[in-house]
Formats: sequence, C-alpha cells, structure tokens
Amino acid sequence: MKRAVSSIRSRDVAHLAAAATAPSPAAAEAWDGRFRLHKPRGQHLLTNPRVLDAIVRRAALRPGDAVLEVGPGTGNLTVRLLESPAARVSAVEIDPRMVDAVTARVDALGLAHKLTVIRADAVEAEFPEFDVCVANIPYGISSPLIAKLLFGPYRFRAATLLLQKEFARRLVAAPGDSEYNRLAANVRMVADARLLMDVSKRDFVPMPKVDSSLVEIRPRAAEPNVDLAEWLAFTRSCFGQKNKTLGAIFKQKRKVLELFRRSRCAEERCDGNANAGGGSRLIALGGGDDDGDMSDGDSNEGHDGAPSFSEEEVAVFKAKIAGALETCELAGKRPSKLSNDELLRLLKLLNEQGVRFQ
Ligand SMILES: C[S@@+](CC[C@H](N)C(=O)[O-])C[C@H]1O[C@@H](n2cnc3c(N)ncnc32)[C@H](O)[C@@H]1O
Repeated sequence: MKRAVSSIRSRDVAHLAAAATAPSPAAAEAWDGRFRLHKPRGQHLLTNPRVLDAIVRRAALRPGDAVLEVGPGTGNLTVRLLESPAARVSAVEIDPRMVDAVTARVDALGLAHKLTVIRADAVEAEFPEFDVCVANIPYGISSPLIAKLLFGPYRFRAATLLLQKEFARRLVAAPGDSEYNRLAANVRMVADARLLMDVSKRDFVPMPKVDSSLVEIRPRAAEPNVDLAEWLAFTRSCFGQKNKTLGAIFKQKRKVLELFRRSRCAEERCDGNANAGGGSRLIALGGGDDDGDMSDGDSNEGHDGAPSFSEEEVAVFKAKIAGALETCELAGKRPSKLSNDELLRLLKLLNEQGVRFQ
C-alpha cells in the first residue's frame, strides 16, 4: 500500500534503527513496503553495520570535531557519528520524511543535543562551519557537491564520502590513466583524493544497480598559484574533447572565436563571459555530462555588449594561441596525459598572450 510522504510513524523509526544493526540481506527483506524510498532522490540506505562502522572509523574523527553529514536519511550513519568522539553533527536533508525520521530516532537515543538537522537541498544550502564531512550522499549530486566543498568558502580537514564506484575511480585517477578527466584534474588542483574501500551494492536498501567506494578528499593547506575560476574554465575548454590533442582543440574556429570574445571582454570588462564555469554558484567540475565544448556559435558579430572584430584580429589571436602551445611543446599532447603543472604552464603562457578563459 502507498504510504503518505509527509510523515513517518514511530514504529517505522524503531524499524529503521533495527535495519542498521541487522545483516544487510535480512534488513533488505524487512524494509520492503514499510517506507517508500525514492530512487530519484538517491534514497538507498546503507544498512550493513560493519560498513557503517568502517566509515566512521576511516573518518578518524577527533574530539571536538564539527561534522557535516549530507543526506542523513533515516540516520543509520548519523547515530554512529553522534556516538563518536565528534562534538556535534549538522545534517542537511532534503526530504521532510527523512528529517522527521532522523530527528525522532536521535531523540529516542538521547543524542539530540549533538545534532542539528537542516532541511534543505545540500547543493543550494549554506553549510555551517565544519571540520569534516562524512556522508553517504545521493550519487546524483556527487559532482556539484564536491565542487561546492572544494571550491566554495569552506575550510575543513577532510571529506569522507561514499560515492558510486565508477565516479570514485574517475575522481582519484592520475594523468595517463584511462579514467583521467577534468573532474580529477580540478580536484587535484586543490586536494588529495584517495580510495579507502569498496562497498557492495548488496549493503544498501533498496539495492542500487551500482557498487560504491569510500573516498577521502583532503583539501591542501596551500592555495594554488592560479585564479581558480580561470583554471576551471580552462580545463572545461581542454577536456571537452579529451582525446584530441591540444593543438587540434585550440585550432577549431568556434573555440578560437569564443576565446577571442572572452579575452576581449576580459580586457574591456564587458559582459560577454556569462557562460564562464567558475563564476556561477553552481560550479561544474566535470565528471558528468558537463564536459562539453564551449560553443556559442561562430559569428564574429558583437553580442552581450562585446565589440565586433575583424578576420585579421582573429588570425593574430589564433597565432598567439599556437605560439603558446609551441613554447611549451604541448600542441601534440592530449590533455588527459598531462599533469596539472604542464597544463598550468600552458594556461600562464596563454594568459600572458591575453588569452582568457572566463
Ligand atoms: C544514499 S541516501 C543516504 C541515507 C543515509 N545517510 C544512509 O547512509 O543510510 C541519500 C539521502 O540524501 C537525501 N538527499 C537527496 N538529495 C539531496 C539533496 N539535494 N540535499 C540533501 N539531501 C538529499 C535523500 O533524501 C536520502 O535521505
């Protein structure tokens, strides 16, 4: 029978708590039909107690830590975090039924004084200050959430996140690996990421189609020596067609024209950079469907307040790009094989030539 979505009964709360202490296959059966979980919201609850304990152990919480949890669901991980040495947990949850469930469960355990539940979309919400983020997140928001953590205003020690296994592999990939991509290049610019362990899809209720991996992301203390918005826009440009050489990528008429427009606008401070990747609140890191080429058409007519320009001007600009590629000997290289230092050198040379990406 269909359950109302607005509230949850107390016997469900007891059941939810039990689910995380029973072995997962039994829990999966017990769950069936009791509480309608929405797959589009990524509501696959982690019910294997050994995995839940391992996540908290691997997060290496310290006394006094403020923990951020994204998507507490019914609280299977939350209660373990609250029982850890951490001082407090702030949990951001979008589904009001889950907010009720985790609140009631934590209340019943006498741990409510350590928990703040924020009912909000974690991609949109402003997070309170935190030392560590520990979460089994909805996989649909992996990329924007990691972007928000690493490129937003937050200063924290580490994020220990359960992610879709393939996404996790892409996140920790190194230059030259077949999975290396824009997401990994962007994360590497500001943080160290490593795999901690794999988690079977059988440890979730309902069972998802994919396996998962636990990943640790540690932001580096030192700020990188680059304008991050410019870097994000640059990698978007490079990795849009990651199997092409940089020479081929930056020879394309459409790309050259778009870069010309942006560079002109940056110089003249007009409003032609509305599509820049780094400036928006929702930062795109890559790793999903956002690795597309910059392409706003190939006309050289002025728009967005940008001046129009001549063929000759564009030809000079194109030659500057080719010159920068030649100087750093990267024209024949594919972006997915290059280290961030090599890409940074190219970006600096291009910037020196007046080529801007944001
Ligand atoms: C994979 S479940 C994890 C639940 C729980 N942490 C566990 O391990 O059993 C993801 C949770 O995130 C919530 N969620 C989905 N999208 C969200 C969003 N944009 N912001 C905050 N929470 C979200 C879902 O309602 C669900 O409770």
